[in-house]
Amino acid sequence: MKIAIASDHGGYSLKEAIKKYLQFRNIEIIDLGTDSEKSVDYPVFGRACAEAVAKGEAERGIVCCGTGIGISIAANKVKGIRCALCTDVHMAEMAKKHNNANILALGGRTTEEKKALDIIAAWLDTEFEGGRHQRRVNMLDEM
Ligand SMILES: O=C(CO)[C@H](O)[C@H](O)COP(=O)(O)O
Repeated sequence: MKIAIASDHGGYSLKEAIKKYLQFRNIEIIDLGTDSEKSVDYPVFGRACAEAVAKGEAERGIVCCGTGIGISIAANKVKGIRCALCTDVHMAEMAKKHNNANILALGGRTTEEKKALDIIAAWLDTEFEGGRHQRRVNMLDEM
């Protein structure tokens, strides 16, 4: 699996920790920036990650900003993207089971690192249930 990852300055430190975790799991990474804690604009990075996933350059994406809110809004503006901002493991499981979220958003200033990695593990290791949820996902993708 290949995962595209991007953040603004508020999510930079968490992004770097996530990269180490994904490497530990032998997951290929496309790092779309940012590359420091210097202030940048999250829409640029949310869009870059979303476009990489929408074009099939990566199967999934992870985006981080201070809260995860702004960068998830940006990612969800790209057609075909279902980006879920998750703050706990249960939300991450449901984001995959019911919504087949192809991008996960996390808050670098709101979710501590260990919890964020547990959330990522749940999202990676949970299967989409399909069935009625596929019908609803299809409706989302047509919007
Ligand atoms: O969380 C965010 C967007 O949802 C941003 O990371 C946050 O707004 C950046 O704030 P600042 O420019 O004050 O560092």
